Amino acid sequence: MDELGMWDATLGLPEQMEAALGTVGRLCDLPAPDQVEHVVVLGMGGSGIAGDVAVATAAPYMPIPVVVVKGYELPSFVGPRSLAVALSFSGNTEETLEVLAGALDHGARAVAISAGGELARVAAERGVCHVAIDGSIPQPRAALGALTVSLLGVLERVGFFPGASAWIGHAIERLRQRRDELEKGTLASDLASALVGTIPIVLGSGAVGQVAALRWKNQINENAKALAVASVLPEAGHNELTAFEAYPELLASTVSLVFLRHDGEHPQISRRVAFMEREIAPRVHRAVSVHGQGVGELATFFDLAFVGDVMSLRLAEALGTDPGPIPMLNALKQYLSGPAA
Ligand SMILES: O=P(O)(O)OC[C@H]1O[C@@H](O)[C@@H](O)[C@@H](O)[C@@H]1O
Repeated sequence: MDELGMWDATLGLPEQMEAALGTVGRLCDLPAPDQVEHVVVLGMGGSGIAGDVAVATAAPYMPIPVVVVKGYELPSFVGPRSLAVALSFSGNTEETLEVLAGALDHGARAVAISAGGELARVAAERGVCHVAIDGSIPQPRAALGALTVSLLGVLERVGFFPGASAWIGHAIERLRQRRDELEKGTLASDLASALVGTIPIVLGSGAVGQVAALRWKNQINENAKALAVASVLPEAGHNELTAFEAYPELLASTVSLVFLRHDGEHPQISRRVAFMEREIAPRVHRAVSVHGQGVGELATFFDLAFVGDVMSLRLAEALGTDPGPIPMLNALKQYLSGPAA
């Protein structure tokens, strides 16, 4: 399959989600809801964040908890009454493969979501349901729409998140509107111009803002190869708020703040933002705010994330970096596959 470029893949998010929604209905055997006590999502980086999206947007409406595992450690409660969903775009991420093997050894039911790789092979070998992701997407982080839709589709199919397809439909609709705005206006490049040369601290409002802030951070890291920090309100009002006393010159020259806000924001979070805008925004180089909209948490998350995705491509342009390749991350994988020191 031909590889899409990062710009095309990023801007094609609504169509990517629509296509994934079309395929997720054709799934193999899934457990009955009364066989499952919790969902454990296994994944790293641009794939694992789909688990965080599910926690912020689906879990609040689900009758059982969703836990995301990003690493090698399998929680001890994982057993025959767990549904493990392993997400890896490449299918070759060692942490994901290792915890999935552990979950299966402990008797968990499982679903594997990938564009192929070792995960697809293991799924076939161990009789695990496999959901295929479009392998023409150029990078795992550009596949967030397909990965999230597949995960939410699994939750809907098992019966834990009825209505997922409708929420996904609202997200697609909102993303199309946002794409028009982004293509006609200058929001993404204005934001990139405000942030270039700084270390952005991205503060999200509540659970939806938290995962959007994480996505912004990761996209700035991987697309622009630049440092960023993700944080969340209200929690930051109990610690970080007080951290703007030291290094005043450094703050004024190199730190920026991004507030990721939305219609569903708790009124006390709005007041916290107002306080922070008054007290700490004047101490940093620049402070900007993005307002997410959409019907429901999923649409709101994707709206905020989409602005960050396109902004991070603009930031890569401003920094003269190719947004696709991630040589340092590949070098780490190569180092890890070599002999242990
Ligand atoms: O998403 P998978 O393919 O499991 O890879 C896990 C992660 O690996 C990293 O090195 C990057 O490539 C991320 O973008 C990616 O998400």
